[in-house]
Amino acid sequence: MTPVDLTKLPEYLKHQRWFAGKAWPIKSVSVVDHVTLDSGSCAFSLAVVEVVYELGQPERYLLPVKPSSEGIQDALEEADCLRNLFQIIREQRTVPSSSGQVQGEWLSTPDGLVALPDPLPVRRLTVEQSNTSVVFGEKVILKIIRKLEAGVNPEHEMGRFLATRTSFRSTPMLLGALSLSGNAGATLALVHRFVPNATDGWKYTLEQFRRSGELPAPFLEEMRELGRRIGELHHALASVTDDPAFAPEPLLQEDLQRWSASILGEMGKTLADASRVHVDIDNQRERLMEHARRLAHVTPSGQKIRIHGDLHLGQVLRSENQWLIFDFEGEPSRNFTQRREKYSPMRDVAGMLRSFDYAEATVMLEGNSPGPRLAPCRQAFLEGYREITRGAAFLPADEASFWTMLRAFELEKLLYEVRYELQNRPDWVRIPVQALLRMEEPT
Ligand SMILES: Nc1ncnc2c1ncn2[C@@H]1O[C@H](COP(=O)(O)OP(=O)(O)O)[C@@H](O)[C@H]1O
Ligand SMILES: O=P(O)(O)O[C@H]1O[C@H](CO)[C@@H](O[C@H]2O[C@H](CO)[C@@H](O)[C@H](O)[C@H]2O)[C@H](O)[C@H]1O
Repeated sequence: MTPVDLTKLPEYLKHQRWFAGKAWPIKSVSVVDHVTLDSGSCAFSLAVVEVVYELGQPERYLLPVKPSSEGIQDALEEADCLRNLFQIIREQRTVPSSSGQVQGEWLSTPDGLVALPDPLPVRRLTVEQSNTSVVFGEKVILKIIRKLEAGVNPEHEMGRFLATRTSFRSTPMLLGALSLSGNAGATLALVHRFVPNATDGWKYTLEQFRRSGELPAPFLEEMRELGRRIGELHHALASVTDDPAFAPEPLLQEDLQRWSASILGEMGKTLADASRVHVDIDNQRERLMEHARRLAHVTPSGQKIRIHGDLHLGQVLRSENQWLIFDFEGEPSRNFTQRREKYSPMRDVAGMLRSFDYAEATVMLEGNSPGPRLAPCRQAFLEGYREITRGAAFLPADEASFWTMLRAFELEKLLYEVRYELQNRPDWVRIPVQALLRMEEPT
């Protein structure tokens, strides 16, 4: 027996914020696995449903649902159901599902000893997000993943590695997780320490950029700090380990050639799309291609390591005068296997530098006065990063390679941004396009 009325599902899904397929006609929906969780004062089903579209790839979603006379009711709207789900994780319970099992995991780390009030207060997060997050007792945050991907979830794996194998603490620590094994295997939920009174780095930087043309010295020191934290993150991710998913690997010429070819490949279609809105971009094509080509000819030095993969100002939190780095799920447009690939950490550095340009462009679009903001911000961040990573085995050994790689990864990120903006925020496509037009001649 299925736990949910399948005939009502297509309509239900189309009204959910987290459902990515709103624009596509649905061919069929089926339940591929389900489990009933009936401990505590709320009984509900966790169902994994597969949505097959008329065109394109099928997708899987996690539906925590309660039987209701009115059709489908989201169990996450009830505090008792949320507490029930959290208890399964905290108590590391195993519950058989129709084709596998659901497993709660709680890490045995000092952070895992967190004391929680009883009864446990529950608060749903109201921010725009692709999943559903809930705060318990203002101490921990549970993220229930809505769109499920096959394979190892990078946020789960990275969080566990950082918490149990490294001393890196500038992140809300992973405390636990809920996983499903069997033919619908996936990470279903993650629990982290909740950071109270946090502002994300994007809002924090915009506020500062709006306030003044010239950035005050204390803010630039904070940007230097941010660079140091990212450098420390890379040191942690480059830790010597026998775990093949994390062990650093030497950077090879073939890696550089592959990355260069991939950027060149992306450039063709992306610039063609961009030139429909900005004709000038065509004149820049040769110069941009040269930046990508040069990457292939860098003399290989340094390492490939696991990286954050989608680093920007929205992925850092500012709380109690500290920077914390979070959201290790990687770039949403890539599948889990691609996101788990080892790369040069220069890719993360490039991501953050691009974010400063977005902040500058945003305040200029709002009509604020120009100021020397972007260059000092970039410089301060890079100073902090380079200070903490001086001589690190994971970075290129010479200055020329450092800059060639940085420019090539900035270019790669710019192309990603053009595609992202064309798809999601067409008004903003001018931000990466203007930056492409400004990109200097390769030296
Ligand atoms: N550990 C945390 N402490 C405080 N706030 C957090 C924490 N983790 C996430 N948030 C807030 O919740 C928002 C959504 O989190 P995120 O993990 O990015 O969800 P999603 O993957 O669904 O977008 C973030 O933008 C941030 O403001
Ligand atoms: O939703 P995620 O946080 O995983 O990231 C996606 O959305 C981001 C947009 O919010 C996007 O970032 C781009 O816009 C930012 C400003 O809103 C800017 O700071 C980033 O530099 C820029 O790339 C991110 O790329 C995307 O994966």
